[in-house]
Amino acid sequence: MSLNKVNSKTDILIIGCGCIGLSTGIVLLKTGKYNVQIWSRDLPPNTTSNKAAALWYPFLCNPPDLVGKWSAETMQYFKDHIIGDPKSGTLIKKVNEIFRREHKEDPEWRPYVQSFRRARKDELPEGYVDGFAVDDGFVMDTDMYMDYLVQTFKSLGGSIEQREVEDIREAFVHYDTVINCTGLGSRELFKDKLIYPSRGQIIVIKNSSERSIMDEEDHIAYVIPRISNTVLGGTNQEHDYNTEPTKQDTEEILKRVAMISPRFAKNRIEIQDVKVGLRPSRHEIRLENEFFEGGSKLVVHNYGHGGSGFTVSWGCALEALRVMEAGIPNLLFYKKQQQPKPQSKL
Ligand SMILES: Cc1cc2nc3c(=O)[nH]c(=O)nc-3n(C[C@H](O)[C@H](O)[C@H](O)COP(=O)(O)OP(=O)(O)OC[C@H]3O[C@@H](n4cnc5c(N)ncnc54)[C@H](O)[C@@H]3O)c2cc1C
Ligand SMILES: O=C(O)C(=O)CO
Repeated sequence: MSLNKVNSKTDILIIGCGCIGLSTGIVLLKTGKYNVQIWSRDLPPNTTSNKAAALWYPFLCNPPDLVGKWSAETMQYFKDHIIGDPKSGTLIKKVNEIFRREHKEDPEWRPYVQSFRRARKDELPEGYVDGFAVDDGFVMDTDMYMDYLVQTFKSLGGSIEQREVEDIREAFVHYDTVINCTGLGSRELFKDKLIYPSRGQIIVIKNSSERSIMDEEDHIAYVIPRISNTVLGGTNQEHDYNTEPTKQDTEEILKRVAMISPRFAKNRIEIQDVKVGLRPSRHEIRLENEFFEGGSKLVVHNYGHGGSGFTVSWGCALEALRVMEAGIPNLLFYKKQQQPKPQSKL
Protein backbone atom coordinates (compact mmCIF):
# COMPACT_ATOMS: atom_id res chain seq x y z
CA MET A 1 0.00 0.00 0.00
CA SER A 2 1.80 3.12 -1.08
CA LEU A 3 1.35 6.53 0.50
CA ASN A 4 -1.52 8.21 -1.30
CA LYS A 5 0.24 9.87 -4.20
CA VAL A 6 -1.26 11.23 -7.36
CA ASN A 7 0.87 13.08 -9.93
CA SER A 8 3.83 12.49 -7.52
CA LYS A 9 2.14 14.79 -4.98
CA THR A 10 1.03 13.42 -1.60
CA ASP A 11 -2.72 13.52 -0.91
CA ILE A 12 -3.62 15.36 2.29
CA LEU A 13 -7.07 15.73 3.84
CA ILE A 14 -7.98 18.74 6.00
CA ILE A 15 -11.09 18.45 8.14
CA GLY A 16 -12.62 21.91 8.72
CA CYS A 17 -13.24 24.95 6.51
CA GLY A 18 -12.81 27.80 8.96
CA CYS A 19 -9.97 30.32 8.83
CA ILE A 20 -7.58 27.70 10.28
CA GLY A 21 -8.41 24.94 7.79
CA LEU A 22 -8.31 27.30 4.80
CA SER A 23 -5.05 29.00 5.83
CA THR A 24 -3.44 25.62 6.46
CA GLY A 25 -4.64 24.32 3.07
CA ILE A 26 -3.26 27.37 1.25
CA VAL A 27 0.17 27.00 2.90
CA LEU A 28 0.33 23.30 1.93
CA LEU A 29 -0.76 23.98 -1.67
CA LYS A 30 1.81 26.75 -2.09
CA THR A 31 4.63 24.23 -1.50
CA GLY A 32 3.59 22.46 -4.73
CA LYS A 33 4.10 19.10 -2.96
CA TYR A 34 0.54 18.22 -1.93
CA ASN A 35 -2.93 17.58 -3.31
CA VAL A 36 -5.22 19.04 -0.64
CA GLN A 37 -8.90 18.31 -0.08
CA ILE A 38 -11.10 19.84 2.65
CA TRP A 39 -14.04 17.95 4.15
CA SER A 40 -16.23 20.13 6.33
CA ARG A 41 -19.64 19.93 7.96
CA ASP A 42 -20.18 23.71 7.60
CA LEU A 43 -18.85 25.97 4.90
CA PRO A 44 -18.45 29.77 4.95
CA PRO A 45 -20.49 31.83 5.83
CA ASN A 46 -21.79 29.23 8.32
CA THR A 47 -18.61 28.82 10.39
CA THR A 48 -17.49 30.33 13.70
CA SER A 49 -14.81 32.14 11.72
CA ASN A 50 -17.51 34.05 9.87
CA LYS A 51 -18.91 35.34 13.16
CA ALA A 52 -15.61 36.92 14.18
CA ALA A 53 -14.98 40.64 14.34
CA ALA A 54 -12.10 40.37 13.23
CA LEU A 55 -8.89 42.18 14.01
CA TRP A 56 -5.28 41.21 14.49
CA TYR A 57 -4.76 41.21 18.26
CA PRO A 58 -3.79 38.29 20.56
CA PHE A 59 -6.79 37.68 22.81
CA LEU A 60 -8.13 34.71 24.84
CA CYS A 61 -5.47 32.38 23.44
CA ASN A 62 -2.46 30.48 24.83
CA PRO A 63 0.41 29.56 25.23
CA PRO A 64 1.61 33.21 25.39
CA ASP A 65 5.08 32.79 23.84
CA LEU A 66 3.90 30.67 20.89
CA VAL A 67 0.86 32.94 20.40
CA GLY A 68 3.29 35.86 20.26
CA LYS A 69 5.48 34.10 17.67
CA TRP A 70 2.52 32.93 15.55
CA SER A 71 0.83 36.36 15.76
CA ALA A 72 3.97 38.08 14.52
CA GLU A 73 4.39 35.52 11.70
CA THR A 74 0.73 36.07 10.77
CA MET A 75 1.22 39.84 10.69
CA GLN A 76 4.22 39.40 8.39
CA TYR A 77 2.29 36.95 6.16
CA PHE A 78 -0.55 39.49 5.83
CA LYS A 79 1.91 42.23 4.85
CA ASP A 80 3.69 39.98 2.33
CA HIS A 81 0.71 38.23 0.71
CA ILE A 82 -2.68 39.69 1.62
CA ILE A 83 -3.01 43.33 2.63
CA GLY A 84 -2.24 44.58 -0.88
CA ASP A 85 -5.13 42.64 -2.42
CA PRO A 86 -8.39 44.67 -2.32
CA LYS A 87 -10.38 41.41 -2.68
CA SER A 88 -9.08 40.25 0.71
CA GLY A 89 -11.40 42.56 2.69
CA THR A 90 -8.49 43.61 4.94
CA LEU A 91 -7.30 47.04 6.07
CA ILE A 92 -4.33 48.30 8.06
CA LYS A 93 -5.86 49.92 11.17
CA LYS A 94 -4.14 51.05 14.37
CA VAL A 95 -5.34 49.16 17.43
CA ASN A 96 -5.35 50.53 21.00
CA GLU A 97 -5.96 48.41 24.08
CA ILE A 98 -6.86 50.71 26.98
CA PHE A 99 -6.87 50.35 30.76
CA ARG A 100 -8.60 52.16 33.64
CA ARG A 101 -5.72 51.23 35.93
CA GLU A 102 -1.99 51.64 35.33
CA HIS A 103 -0.69 48.58 33.51
CA LYS A 104 3.06 48.33 34.23
CA GLU A 105 3.64 45.03 32.34
CA ASP A 106 3.84 44.92 28.56
CA PRO A 107 1.83 42.05 27.02
CA GLU A 108 3.68 38.70 26.85
CA TRP A 109 3.61 38.89 23.03
CA ARG A 110 5.49 42.22 23.07
CA PRO A 111 8.96 40.74 22.26
CA TYR A 112 7.60 39.40 18.95
CA VAL A 113 5.84 42.57 17.72
CA GLN A 114 8.35 45.32 16.93
CA SER A 115 5.68 47.94 16.26
CA PHE A 116 4.26 47.64 19.80
CA ARG A 117 4.30 50.85 21.84
CA ARG A 118 2.56 52.29 24.89
CA ALA A 119 -0.50 54.42 24.09
CA ARG A 120 -0.20 58.21 24.12
CA LYS A 121 -2.39 60.21 26.51
CA ASP A 122 -4.37 61.62 23.58
CA GLU A 123 -5.34 58.05 22.59
CA LEU A 124 -7.01 57.36 25.96
CA PRO A 125 -10.73 58.14 26.42
CA GLU A 126 -11.86 59.83 29.65
CA GLY A 127 -11.50 57.50 32.62
CA TYR A 128 -8.65 55.50 31.04
CA VAL A 129 -5.06 56.02 32.26
CA ASP A 130 -2.91 53.52 30.35
CA GLY A 131 -2.83 51.59 27.11
CA PHE A 132 -1.04 49.69 24.37
CA ALA A 133 -0.83 50.53 20.67
CA VAL A 134 0.04 48.67 17.47
CA ASP A 135 0.02 51.12 14.57
CA ASP A 136 0.23 48.47 11.85
CA GLY A 137 -2.53 46.24 13.12
CA PHE A 138 -5.12 45.13 10.60
CA VAL A 139 -8.78 44.27 10.44
CA MET A 140 -10.74 41.82 8.27
CA ASP A 141 -14.23 42.24 6.91
CA THR A 142 -14.78 38.63 7.95
CA ASP A 143 -17.23 37.41 5.29
CA MET A 144 -15.19 39.03 2.50
CA TYR A 145 -11.96 37.60 3.93
CA MET A 146 -13.38 34.08 4.31
CA ASP A 147 -14.61 34.14 0.69
CA TYR A 148 -11.14 35.33 -0.33
CA LEU A 149 -9.57 32.35 1.50
CA VAL A 150 -11.96 29.92 -0.24
CA GLN A 151 -11.20 31.43 -3.67
CA THR A 152 -7.44 31.40 -3.01
CA PHE A 153 -7.58 27.77 -1.82
CA LYS A 154 -9.53 26.68 -4.92
CA SER A 155 -7.37 28.72 -7.31
CA LEU A 156 -4.34 26.80 -6.01
CA GLY A 157 -6.04 23.49 -6.90
CA GLY A 158 -7.64 22.70 -3.53
CA SER A 159 -11.07 21.03 -3.46
CA ILE A 160 -13.81 21.35 -0.82
CA GLU A 161 -16.51 18.76 -0.02
CA GLN A 162 -19.31 19.46 2.47
CA ARG A 163 -19.12 16.33 4.59
CA GLU A 164 -19.32 15.66 8.33
CA VAL A 165 -16.77 13.19 9.74
CA GLU A 166 -18.28 11.19 12.61
CA ASP A 167 -15.35 8.80 13.05
CA ILE A 168 -11.78 9.66 11.99
CA ARG A 169 -11.47 6.16 10.49
CA GLU A 170 -13.76 7.32 7.66
CA ALA A 171 -10.91 9.61 6.62
CA PHE A 172 -8.30 6.85 6.96
CA VAL A 173 -10.04 4.79 4.24
CA HIS A 174 -8.81 7.35 1.70
CA TYR A 175 -5.92 9.23 3.37
CA ASP A 176 -2.77 8.41 5.34
CA THR A 177 -2.32 12.02 6.54
CA VAL A 178 -5.15 14.18 7.89
CA ILE A 179 -4.98 17.71 9.35
CA ASN A 180 -7.58 18.33 12.04
CA CYS A 181 -8.87 21.92 11.87
CA THR A 182 -12.29 21.25 13.39
CA GLY A 183 -12.12 23.87 16.17
CA LEU A 184 -14.80 23.08 18.73
CA GLY A 185 -15.64 19.94 16.70
CA SER A 186 -12.59 18.22 18.22
CA ARG A 187 -14.57 17.87 21.45
CA GLU A 188 -16.63 15.16 19.75
CA LEU A 189 -14.42 13.92 16.92
CA PHE A 190 -11.34 13.40 19.11
CA LYS A 191 -13.08 13.29 22.48
CA ASP A 192 -10.97 16.27 23.62
CA LYS A 193 -12.91 17.54 26.63
CA LEU A 194 -10.33 20.29 27.13
CA ILE A 195 -11.88 22.30 24.31
CA TYR A 196 -15.05 24.20 25.12
CA PRO A 197 -17.13 27.09 23.72
CA SER A 198 -16.70 30.72 24.81
CA ARG A 199 -19.76 32.52 23.52
CA GLY A 200 -19.13 35.85 21.80
CA GLN A 201 -21.88 38.26 20.67
CA ILE A 202 -21.15 41.20 18.34
CA ILE A 203 -23.15 44.05 16.82
CA VAL A 204 -22.53 45.15 13.23
CA ILE A 205 -23.26 48.85 12.66
CA LYS A 206 -23.18 51.19 9.68
CA ASN A 207 -21.14 53.88 11.46
CA SER A 208 -17.40 53.95 10.83
CA SER A 209 -14.40 54.45 13.13
CA GLU A 210 -10.80 55.48 12.51
CA ARG A 211 -9.16 52.89 14.76
CA SER A 212 -9.77 49.64 16.64
CA ILE A 213 -10.07 50.23 20.36
CA MET A 214 -10.61 47.60 23.04
CA ASP A 215 -10.94 47.29 26.80
CA GLU A 216 -10.57 43.72 28.15
CA GLU A 217 -9.68 44.68 31.72
CA ASP A 218 -12.84 43.99 33.74
CA HIS A 219 -15.22 43.15 30.91
CA ILE A 220 -14.99 43.16 27.14
CA ALA A 221 -15.69 46.23 25.02
CA TYR A 222 -14.37 46.86 21.56
CA VAL A 223 -14.93 48.89 18.40
CA ILE A 224 -13.50 47.34 15.23
CA PRO A 225 -13.85 49.29 11.98
CA ARG A 226 -14.01 47.31 8.76
CA ILE A 227 -14.35 48.13 5.06
CA SER A 228 -18.14 48.16 4.84
CA ASN A 229 -19.17 48.51 8.50
CA THR A 230 -17.96 48.51 12.13
CA VAL A 231 -18.20 45.77 14.76
CA LEU A 232 -19.01 46.50 18.40
CA GLY A 233 -18.40 43.80 21.01
CA GLY A 234 -18.40 41.76 22.93
CA THR A 235 -19.08 38.99 25.38
CA ASN A 236 -17.15 35.98 26.65
CA GLN A 237 -19.49 33.46 28.27
CA GLU A 238 -17.56 30.25 28.87
CA HIS A 239 -19.26 26.87 28.31
CA ASP A 240 -22.30 28.67 26.89
CA TYR A 241 -23.60 26.96 23.72
CA ASN A 242 -26.38 29.48 22.98
CA THR A 243 -25.84 30.70 19.42
CA GLU A 244 -28.86 33.03 19.48
CA PRO A 245 -28.26 36.79 20.07
CA THR A 246 -29.85 38.19 23.24
CA LYS A 247 -31.31 41.70 23.69
CA GLN A 248 -29.63 41.90 27.10
CA ASP A 249 -26.17 41.31 25.62
CA THR A 250 -26.81 43.86 22.86
CA GLU A 251 -27.77 46.51 25.44
CA GLU A 252 -24.76 45.65 27.64
CA ILE A 253 -22.37 45.90 24.67
CA LEU A 254 -23.76 49.31 23.63
CA LYS A 255 -23.39 50.58 27.21
CA ARG A 256 -19.76 49.45 27.48
CA VAL A 257 -18.81 50.71 24.01
CA ALA A 258 -20.16 54.18 24.86
CA MET A 259 -17.47 54.32 27.59
CA ILE A 260 -14.55 53.54 25.28
CA SER A 261 -15.81 55.54 22.34
CA PRO A 262 -17.98 58.43 23.54
CA ARG A 263 -18.95 59.30 19.97
CA PHE A 264 -21.09 56.16 19.96
CA ALA A 265 -22.91 57.48 23.05
CA LYS A 266 -23.89 60.65 21.26
CA ASN A 267 -24.53 59.57 17.68
CA ARG A 268 -27.50 57.45 16.74
CA ILE A 269 -26.25 53.91 16.14
CA GLU A 270 -27.65 52.13 13.08
CA ILE A 271 -27.55 48.40 13.86
CA GLN A 272 -27.20 46.25 10.70
CA ASP A 273 -26.81 42.81 12.31
CA VAL A 274 -26.21 41.01 15.62
CA LYS A 275 -24.15 37.79 15.50
CA VAL A 276 -23.07 35.08 17.94
CA GLY A 277 -20.09 32.74 17.59
CA LEU A 278 -18.65 30.05 19.88
CA ARG A 279 -14.90 30.53 20.24
CA PRO A 280 -12.99 27.18 20.29
CA SER A 281 -11.39 27.78 23.68
CA ARG A 282 -8.71 25.57 25.20
CA HIS A 283 -5.96 26.05 27.83
CA GLU A 284 -3.63 26.16 24.87
CA ILE A 285 -3.67 25.65 21.10
CA ARG A 286 -3.17 21.98 20.19
CA LEU A 287 -0.71 21.81 17.28
CA GLU A 288 0.93 18.38 17.24
CA ASN A 289 1.11 15.00 15.48
CA GLU A 290 -0.92 12.00 16.64
CA PHE A 291 -0.40 8.57 15.02
CA PHE A 292 -3.23 6.09 14.60
CA GLU A 293 -3.69 2.50 13.32
CA GLY A 294 -0.32 1.28 14.59
CA GLY A 295 1.58 4.20 13.05
CA SER A 296 0.17 3.83 9.55
CA LYS A 297 -2.01 6.95 9.82
CA LEU A 298 -1.08 10.49 10.89
CA VAL A 299 -3.34 13.25 12.23
CA VAL A 300 -1.87 16.74 12.61
CA HIS A 301 -3.97 18.64 15.17
CA ASN A 302 -4.39 22.39 14.62
CA TYR A 303 -7.27 23.61 16.80
CA GLY A 304 -8.17 25.49 20.02
CA HIS A 305 -7.37 29.08 18.93
CA GLY A 306 -9.93 30.72 21.23
CA GLY A 307 -10.30 34.46 20.49
CA SER A 308 -7.28 34.67 18.17
CA GLY A 309 -7.80 32.28 15.26
CA PHE A 310 -7.31 35.00 12.63
CA THR A 311 -4.44 36.59 14.58
CA VAL A 312 -2.38 33.35 14.65
CA SER A 313 -3.80 31.64 11.53
CA TRP A 314 -0.83 31.93 9.18
CA GLY A 315 1.77 31.29 11.89
CA CYS A 316 -0.11 28.14 12.88
CA ALA A 317 -0.52 27.07 9.24
CA LEU A 318 3.26 27.33 8.69
CA GLU A 319 3.84 25.40 11.94
CA ALA A 320 1.32 22.71 10.91
CA LEU A 321 3.29 22.24 7.68
CA ARG A 322 6.55 21.88 9.65
CA VAL A 323 4.96 19.44 12.14
CA MET A 324 3.35 17.39 9.35
CA GLU A 325 6.59 17.11 7.36
CA ALA A 326 8.38 15.98 10.51
CA GLY A 327 5.68 13.35 11.05
CA ILE A 328 5.24 11.82 7.59
CA PRO A 329 8.67 10.05 7.52
CA ASN A 330 7.59 8.21 10.68
CA LEU A 331 4.56 6.70 8.98
CA LEU A 332 4.83 2.91 8.87
CA PHE A 333 4.85 2.92 5.05
CA TYR A 334 7.83 5.25 4.94
CA LYS A 335 9.70 3.31 7.62
CA LYS A 336 9.25 0.08 5.66
CA GLN A 337 10.50 1.83 2.53
CA GLN A 338 13.66 2.97 4.35
CA GLN A 339 14.53 -0.53 5.57
CA PRO A 340 17.48 -2.06 3.67
CA LYS A 341 16.26 -4.57 1.08
CA PRO A 342 17.06 -8.15 2.23
CA GLN A 343 20.18 -9.35 0.30
CA SER A 344 19.29 -12.10 -2.20
CA LYS A 345 20.84 -15.47 -1.17
CA LEU A 346 22.21 -16.19 -4.68
C1 LIG B 1 -17.60 37.08 18.45
C2 LIG B 1 -16.22 36.62 18.07
C3 LIG B 1 -15.26 37.57 17.69
C4 LIG B 1 -13.99 37.15 17.33
N1 LIG B 1 -13.06 38.09 16.92
C5 LIG B 1 -11.81 37.69 16.60
C6 LIG B 1 -10.85 38.67 16.22
O1 LIG B 1 -11.11 39.86 16.19
N2 LIG B 1 -9.59 38.22 15.90
C7 LIG B 1 -9.26 36.89 15.94
O2 LIG B 1 -8.10 36.54 15.65
N3 LIG B 1 -10.18 35.94 16.31
C8 LIG B 1 -11.43 36.33 16.65
N4 LIG B 1 -12.34 35.40 17.05
C9 LIG B 1 -11.90 33.99 17.20
C10 LIG B 1 -11.94 33.26 15.86
O3 LIG B 1 -13.21 33.43 15.29
C11 LIG B 1 -11.67 31.76 16.08
O4 LIG B 1 -10.48 31.58 16.80
C12 LIG B 1 -11.52 31.08 14.73
O5 LIG B 1 -12.66 31.29 13.96
C13 LIG B 1 -11.28 29.58 14.88
O6 LIG B 1 -11.15 29.09 13.56
P1 LIG B 1 -11.33 27.52 13.22
O7 LIG B 1 -11.12 27.38 11.77
O8 LIG B 1 -10.48 26.74 14.17
O9 LIG B 1 -12.81 27.21 13.67
P2 LIG B 1 -14.22 27.26 12.83
O10 LIG B 1 -14.37 28.52 12.10
O11 LIG B 1 -15.24 26.87 13.85
O12 LIG B 1 -14.06 26.09 11.80
C14 LIG B 1 -14.15 24.74 12.19
C15 LIG B 1 -14.59 23.97 10.96
O13 LIG B 1 -14.57 22.57 11.24
C16 LIG B 1 -15.79 22.00 10.80
N5 LIG B 1 -16.03 20.80 11.58
C17 LIG B 1 -16.09 20.69 12.94
N6 LIG B 1 -16.30 19.40 13.29
C18 LIG B 1 -16.38 18.68 12.11
C19 LIG B 1 -16.60 17.31 11.79
N7 LIG B 1 -16.77 16.39 12.76
N8 LIG B 1 -16.61 16.94 10.49
C20 LIG B 1 -16.43 17.85 9.51
N9 LIG B 1 -16.22 19.17 9.75
C21 LIG B 1 -16.20 19.57 11.04
C22 LIG B 1 -16.82 23.09 10.97
O14 LIG B 1 -17.93 22.84 10.16
C23 LIG B 1 -16.00 24.32 10.52
O15 LIG B 1 -16.03 24.41 9.11
C24 LIG B 1 -13.64 35.78 17.39
C25 LIG B 1 -14.61 34.84 17.74
C26 LIG B 1 -15.88 35.25 18.09
C27 LIG B 1 -16.90 34.23 18.47
O1 LIG C 1 -14.14 38.72 20.62
C1 LIG C 1 -13.06 38.20 20.26
O2 LIG C 1 -12.77 36.98 20.33
C2 LIG C 1 -11.99 39.05 19.71
O3 LIG C 1 -10.93 38.58 19.40
C3 LIG C 1 -12.26 40.50 19.52
O4 LIG C 1 -11.08 41.17 19.53
